[in-house]
Amino acid sequence: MTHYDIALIGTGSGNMVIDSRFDDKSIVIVEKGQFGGTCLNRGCIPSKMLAYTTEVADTVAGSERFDVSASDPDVHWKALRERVFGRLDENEASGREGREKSDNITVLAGTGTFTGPRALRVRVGDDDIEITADKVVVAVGGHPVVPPPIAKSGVRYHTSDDIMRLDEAPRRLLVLGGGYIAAELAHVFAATGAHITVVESSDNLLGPHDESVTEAFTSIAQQRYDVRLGTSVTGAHMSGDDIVLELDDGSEVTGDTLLVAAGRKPNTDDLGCEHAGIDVDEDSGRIVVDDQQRTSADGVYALGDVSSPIPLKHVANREAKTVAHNLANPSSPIATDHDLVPSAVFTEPQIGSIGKTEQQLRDAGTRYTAGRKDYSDVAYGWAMEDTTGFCKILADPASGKILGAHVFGPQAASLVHVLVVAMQFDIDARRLASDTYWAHPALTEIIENTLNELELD
Ligand SMILES: Cc1cc2nc3c(=O)[nH]c(=O)nc-3n(C[C@H](O)[C@H](O)[C@H](O)COP(=O)(O)OP(=O)(O)OC[C@H]3O[C@@H](n4cnc5c(N)ncnc54)[C@H](O)[C@@H]3O)c2cc1C
Ligand SMILES: NC(=O)c1ccc[n+]([C@@H]2O[C@H](COP(=O)([O-])OP(=O)(O)OC[C@H]3O[C@@H](n4cnc5c(N)ncnc54)[C@H](O)[C@@H]3O)[C@@H](O)[C@H]2O)c1
Repeated sequence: MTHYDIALIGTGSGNMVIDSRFDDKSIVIVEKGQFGGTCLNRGCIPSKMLAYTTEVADTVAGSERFDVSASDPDVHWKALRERVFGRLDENEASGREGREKSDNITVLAGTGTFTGPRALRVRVGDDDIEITADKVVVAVGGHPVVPPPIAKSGVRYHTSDDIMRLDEAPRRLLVLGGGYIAAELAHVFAATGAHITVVESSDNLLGPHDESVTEAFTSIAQQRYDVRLGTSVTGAHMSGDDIVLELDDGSEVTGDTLLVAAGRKPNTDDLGCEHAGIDVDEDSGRIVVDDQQRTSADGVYALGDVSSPIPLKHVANREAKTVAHNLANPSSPIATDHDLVPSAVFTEPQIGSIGKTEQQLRDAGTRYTAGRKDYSDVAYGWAMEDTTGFCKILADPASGKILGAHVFGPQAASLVHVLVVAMQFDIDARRLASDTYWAHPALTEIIENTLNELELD
């Protein structure tokens, strides 16, 4: 049994906790998989590197609109995959090596399971290593959910964990689920030439977004893909080398590759939280934390997808900062603020959102005014020949306080940050519109014009 000052379980966002403030502490880092976790190895970063390449291909394919002749783009999947993962695998290795070389850090490449309060067993190869620590940081993330009809069927399937590393790009891709991962990876594989079929159990794609966004996105996806909405999978079987999904309306869809993108679950099932006094919410499977990231067990913190209601990387990073501060400064702890978290979907078009949706305001009976302008209403939108993009802003008519904003179109993930900053620093719609110099004719004019559409008292 070895005792440490700090034990960190999981090296995604958890790895950010350990910095020079802890150089005088003995630290053990436990990681069962790739160093750097989901975002670096199989999540945000590879998917966005692939999505950007897709954008390049889409731009070339659409060049005729701009009176530019270009030949049909061909995305070279293997070269693309090597470029993306060549860079990321190097990053993973150097991240691990950097920690292994630290004098005060021990890295255990194995699976950690709680055996008691702040006590863990780590399975490294065939060995069990018992450790204890004064403080424990649990940052073990989550994993893809595989619905029982697929799990039980025995058909070949992929998740976001492995589909981006395939040797060959699919020709006919079945996507189960119509959320973030489905939207982004369908877009990537459509650019490599795959025929896409999406099966989503609800009536819209990207369900929790503002209704204007889900409607617009669903309608565009229906023009590009075979989209089956309001449909559940009841079973699946192989037909030769093809995968067949059986749907509850009696129909079937067939493809050579199946991507299961039906949501993610926190990694708490086999963590042994019950031995350590760490409360887990029964419904969500998340470790319960307070706003200082403390669990119910003394000296144990949790962060990121294993405990957060908002499973996004920038949220996990913020929570990691809270944990680091609170470990280093126990007498002046800080709290994580989850009030204004932006989100972005990197599809074509992009989506950037912050704050309330119109349906949330309506359901809550909140008085609001909604402004909307299309990209085609502003000069830069003309330059882009954009026909589908828009910006929608929701505000309190009395105070002008911005309540929500939803941008759908080129650069939406970046554009929305003007509104993120305004909301964070409580700059109301009137001041934002009139006191700001808006560079002409930058795309940001879409935001200025949308603010001017609001009907304020
Ligand atoms: C395809 C995809 C695309 C995404 N794109 C975006 C995006 O564009 N923007 C965004 O904000 N978010 C995105 N996300 C979400 C984002 O990746 C996660 O919110 C974030 O990575 C969570 O970080 P984490 O540190 O909580 O967990 P992780 O990064 O998953 O780290 C957990 C680590 O713990 C290790 N581990 C698990 N159990 C144990 C154990 N018992 N013992 C030892 N080690 C263990 C795992 O191997 C892993 O390395 C995406 C997710 C996916 C899947
Ligand atoms: N750009 C980003 O920020 C980004 C990108 C990818 C992933 N992520 C994160 O990863 C999380 C997981 O992504 P995801 O796409 O797996 O989940 P999701 O929650 O975004 O979407 C899952 C979808 O699958 C549908 N579904 C569930 N079970 C189904 C079934 N049996 N049949 C048909 N449809 C079914 C749900 O209705 C939902 O629309 C996201 O919630 C997000 O937090 C973020």
